Amino acid sequence: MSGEKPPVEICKGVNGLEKVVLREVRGSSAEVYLYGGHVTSWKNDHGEELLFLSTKAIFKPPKAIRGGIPICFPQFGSHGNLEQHGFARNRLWSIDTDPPPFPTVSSNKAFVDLIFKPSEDDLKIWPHSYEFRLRITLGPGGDLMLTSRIRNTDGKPFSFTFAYHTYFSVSDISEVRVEGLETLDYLDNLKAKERFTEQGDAITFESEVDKIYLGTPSKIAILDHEKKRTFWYGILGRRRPNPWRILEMMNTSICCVWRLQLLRSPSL
Ligand SMILES: O=P(O)(O)OC[C@H]1O[C@@H](O)[C@H](O)[C@@H](O)[C@@H]1O
Repeated sequence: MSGEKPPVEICKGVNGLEKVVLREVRGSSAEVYLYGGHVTSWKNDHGEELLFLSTKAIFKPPKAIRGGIPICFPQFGSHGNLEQHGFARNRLWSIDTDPPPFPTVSSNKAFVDLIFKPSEDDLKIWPHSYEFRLRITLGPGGDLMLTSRIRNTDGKPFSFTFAYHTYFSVSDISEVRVEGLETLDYLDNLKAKERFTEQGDAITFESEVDKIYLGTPSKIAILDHEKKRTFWYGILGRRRPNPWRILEMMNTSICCVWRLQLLRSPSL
């Protein structure tokens, strides 16, 4: 249809930084900055923003963008010698014009392939050769899917930690419940990473919470009572990276796919 916006558009965002806008026919959209390979916006078909982005977010390299979905690589948190959450979130990624084929054929049009390769300076602080490919897809139902494919390029194995550090937009935090983490062990960042066990109830928030759950399930639900909205946050496929588990790479590539799905819950 003439006048219809394209499913993928490359344009300038804040401070002239390049961004890719993905649009689905029913009206949902997502925005991805090449700086950090960072998703900064994900809107449903009513145009409502689903991700939190700080009003203080500085879109200025070398600072990482605060909010959205930062990519933490090759280190999650402070679990290593690198800067907090690694350096991939404050490097300029490129559009990957020749991604290797995906095992599953998808008819989605609203996707973009990005690639990050270490520079000479990056190799000095983390001496491993690799390519990090990231596909970001906006599905027909407005769900957002991130697929990361990391491959060593010199045949030498290395270890890394990784996370999609997703910031969901919620109404009042006291109205939010997280299901799927009950009974798990966690490290409490507010108590010098001491290990505790959840006592079996859905997670609710009365004060600051900063925990790393161990052995997490492949799917959790974030229920926002006030907005009558549920996010399903989960991983597809066989591999289940856990932020805490060190993934070993041997002459091969590792792939993980996370899906963020929004469900309206009339029963709430
Ligand atoms: O401030 P940063 O580096 O973006 O990290 C954000 C948060 O990342 C989390 O993983 C940490 O547990 C928090 O302590 C931290 O505040």
